[in-house]
Amino acid sequence: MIQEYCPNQIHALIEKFSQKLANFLYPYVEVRFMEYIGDYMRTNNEAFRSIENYLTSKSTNKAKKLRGEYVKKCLVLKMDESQEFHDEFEGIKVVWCLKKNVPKTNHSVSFYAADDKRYYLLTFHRKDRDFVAKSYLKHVLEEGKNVGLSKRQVKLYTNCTGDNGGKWSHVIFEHPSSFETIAMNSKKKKEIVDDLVTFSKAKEYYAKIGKPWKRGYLLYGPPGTGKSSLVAAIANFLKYDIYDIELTNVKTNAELRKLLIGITSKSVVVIEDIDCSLDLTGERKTDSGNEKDKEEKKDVNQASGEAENKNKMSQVTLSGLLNFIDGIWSASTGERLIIFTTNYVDKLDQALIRRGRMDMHIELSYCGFDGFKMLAKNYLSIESHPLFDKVRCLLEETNVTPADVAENLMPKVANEDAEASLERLIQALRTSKEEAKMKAEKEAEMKAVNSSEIVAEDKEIKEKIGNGKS
Ligand SMILES: Nc1ncnc2c1ncn2[C@@H]1O[C@H](COP(=O)(O)OP(=O)(O)OP(=O)(O)O)[C@@H](O)[C@H]1O
Ligand SMILES: [Mg+2]
Repeated sequence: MIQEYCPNQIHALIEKFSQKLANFLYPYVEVRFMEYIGDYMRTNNEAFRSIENYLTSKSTNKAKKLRGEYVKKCLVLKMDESQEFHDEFEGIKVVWCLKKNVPKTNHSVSFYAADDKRYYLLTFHRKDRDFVAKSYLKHVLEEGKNVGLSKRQVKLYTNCTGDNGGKWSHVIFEHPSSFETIAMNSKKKKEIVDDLVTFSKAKEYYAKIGKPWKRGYLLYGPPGTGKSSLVAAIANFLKYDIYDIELTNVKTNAELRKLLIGITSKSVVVIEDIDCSLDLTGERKTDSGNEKDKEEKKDVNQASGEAENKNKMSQVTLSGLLNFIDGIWSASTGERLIIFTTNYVDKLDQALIRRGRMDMHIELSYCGFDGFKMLAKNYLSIESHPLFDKVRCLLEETNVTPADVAENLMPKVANEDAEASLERLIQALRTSKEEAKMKAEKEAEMKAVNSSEIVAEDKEIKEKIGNGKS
């Protein structure tokens, strides 16, 4: 009505006056921190999590309505909905409240849980606006982040299938692997730990050199050498969440990008057995028509026939994956490790694993004496034993995986002593050595037969040529 009947100047005056009146009657400013950001590609709002941590640490003694949750097997009391919490910082008073947007229609079915529209509402006097924006919120976010780090529970995410493709589901990650339990060359282990520590503290450095804050690791080696265990140890060490992508369940490059947007910072993105996941070299090989390579690829994939069937449903291409690793979208989340594991490093496209994309190539190999000592310490609680020398000699003469060594060291009956386990291991190493010797002899024999056949054929051809001449 005002707009219709009043001239513009009067309209502006009325608006100014009503604003002043509202400010006079309600001199407070309200700020909302939503739990998720965005409608289509919804992502976790890290500010919400930090505020939640901050308030949880502060409000349990004061708030009257609390909510109990298990975190790391401990009961944690959190502020419940509609419960107000009055905070004071350097003489400034503010009020926090956890609220929820109730959907207008009851029948709308959402994929997200019922509390997907939650938000924290911060209310403070407008005279404190500058102080709250510049100092108080900085203090809350920093403290909340620190609390979060100290009680952080590592989560294991995997990509959903079917209609929920492009979304993640998760469980609490409770793998006990750590750098203390991983058997590998101690020098190599130290190198990895140093690299991880340097990476996790290098935010400013990455910003300075203009690179997204991420790092790629390629873990390769025979089955049972500890690739998956190392991934778990890395996640536990850094307290980063694991995002384990099953590429064969991702239908398109767009779906892969959607998954990428859903990954939070402080995460380890893992693609296990990358060589079996998809025919990622397909595009290039079709161009060159390299049939031999295709055959070899087939051999590798035979081990996972099921995966091959799924591949047909997946249209993720090598370029889609390369974009996932370091395209423009990949910079949208914070610190992140990307880890590929494979048994067949030679089969991978060089573009996928070149330095800069996979910065560190880590070979996990057969068990050496160093690795054995670590396993003996973990499995048998011993650091030396008269039988160690025998084990050392045998390990130098034969190739066995840490998984095989670990299996032999595991007690088979209750109260079995260390000596019995070591004897069993020695026996297994001898058998493996014998088998390797027999295999080598057989191969040599086959080679000799083949070469004698070739010599006989050569001789026959020469004789024929000689007869022809005469
Ligand atoms: N280096 C290692 N240190 C300690 N334990 C190991 C190591 N390697 C293997 N193991 C033991 O063997 C089991 C299998 O190891 P893991 O799954 O990590 O091997 P992998 O290299 O991922 O094998 P694959 O290539 O078949 O996936 C683990 O549960 C662990 O107990
Ligand atoms: Mg594995």
